[in-house]
Amino acid sequence: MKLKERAKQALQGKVRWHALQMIYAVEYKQAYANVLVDEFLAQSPLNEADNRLLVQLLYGVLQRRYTLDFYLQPFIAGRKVEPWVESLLRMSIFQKVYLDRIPDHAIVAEAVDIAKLNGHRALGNFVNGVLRNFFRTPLRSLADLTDTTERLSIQYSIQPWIVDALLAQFSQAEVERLLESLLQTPFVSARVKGTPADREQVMQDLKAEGYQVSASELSPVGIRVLSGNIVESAAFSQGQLTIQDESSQLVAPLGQLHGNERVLDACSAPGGKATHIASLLPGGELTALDISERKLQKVHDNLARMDLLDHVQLFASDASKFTPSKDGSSQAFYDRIYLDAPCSGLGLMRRKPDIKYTKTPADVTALAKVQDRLLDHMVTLLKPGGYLVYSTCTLTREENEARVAYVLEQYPKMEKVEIQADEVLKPEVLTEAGDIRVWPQQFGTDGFYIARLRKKPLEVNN
Ligand SMILES: C[S@@+](CC[C@H](N)C(=O)[O-])C[C@H]1O[C@@H](n2cnc3c(N)ncnc32)[C@H](O)[C@@H]1O
Repeated sequence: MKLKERAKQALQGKVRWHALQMIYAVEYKQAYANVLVDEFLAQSPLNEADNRLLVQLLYGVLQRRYTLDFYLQPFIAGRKVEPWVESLLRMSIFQKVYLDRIPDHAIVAEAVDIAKLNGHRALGNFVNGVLRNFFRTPLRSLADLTDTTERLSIQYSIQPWIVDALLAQFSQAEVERLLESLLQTPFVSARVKGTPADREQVMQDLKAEGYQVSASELSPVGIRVLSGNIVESAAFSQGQLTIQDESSQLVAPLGQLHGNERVLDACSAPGGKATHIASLLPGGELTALDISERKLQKVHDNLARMDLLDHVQLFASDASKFTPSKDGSSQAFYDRIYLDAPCSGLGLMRRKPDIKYTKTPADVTALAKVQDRLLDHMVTLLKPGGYLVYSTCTLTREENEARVAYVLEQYPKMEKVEIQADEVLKPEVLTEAGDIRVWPQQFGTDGFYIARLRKKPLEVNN
């Protein structure tokens, strides 16, 4: 999108202009919505109400891309439309279809203004024509789509293969509940360093600072942020809390840490779980790896901010080849290993809507191979009697239960240690197999999978 200087000046205070630039960047330039929002809100020229509208427009349009295109298509068929103008039209009809209280004439006037200022007069006329035509025509009906997968794909804006992968695991009604929940505006969650009692104190301090927060139902140290940019709070800068999804906060305590173990966090960036694990290890040591040096810096920064660096070692390394010993040999070394594996991220589709349109079945197959190579190596690094906690933020069986089945089949010395009901606040997250599956529609969090395995103690093998 070419940003014209006069457009930049004239549109500086306009929420829709800022929203459009972000929508376009995510739709056509591989930008990440959550990153753009965080950067924008940190120095927003808009007031609080417009900031909220901006987030609503950004996520609403990105989350409903297929539906908006289905509605828009008859009005632009056969016309060559520039990508940024497509984003502008999607954003405009989103306001008409999904937001009340915005009058048609205001939607048209703002869109035409942007089209003229960032394009030219004729483009303004084109946008004006398309929108006026759209507004006086009844909305196209989704009921005409008779194929279930196709209808769900367009109604909930998600690739058909993901719909099918979910239909293979759930009833259609449950799949629709899940997909509907992905259309909500995501919220931010944070984890307090310390105990549930510390959480109470931090929540009181945040409320005194003007933040609206509530206690997580899922995590005893989790906080849900209802309004305000928590990163600017005193508690955040003092290292009393960190941003982390509530379901991801379940992982660290499942390693049954007593506080003095030698622990490996094999894929640790940006450090949500590493900071949690380190806070549970006052007398132990944590080795945190990530293949990306740049991302590992974030782990370092998060540990430093939370004053947790002293018993942590960081290495930029491919975890599937990492050797802790000086002679380079792989040996059983760790009491606990956390493998929060690289995955297709389908549990994050609410927060990162681009995942709904870009991930492919081939990605899942390729990632499952990577996960196996990482698991193979983790088995060699784990001490007899030690625990391996495997987790992902995705929803496919292939990257979750099937990987655990692979380990159990391949390595008879590994066994499953089922997660018990008294280890979680909400027993409905437990599966029959003793794993955790948090689905995005259950608590409005990210979707998550966690399984716990153990290398059998030596005496069992004798
Ligand atoms: C799901 S994220 C980890 C999130 C992290 N555990 C947290 O709680 O913040 C997966 C991470 O694995 C890293 N990664 C991918 N392949 C890897 C490999 N072979 N060895 C080590 N890290 C790897 C990625 O760079 C990414 O940061």
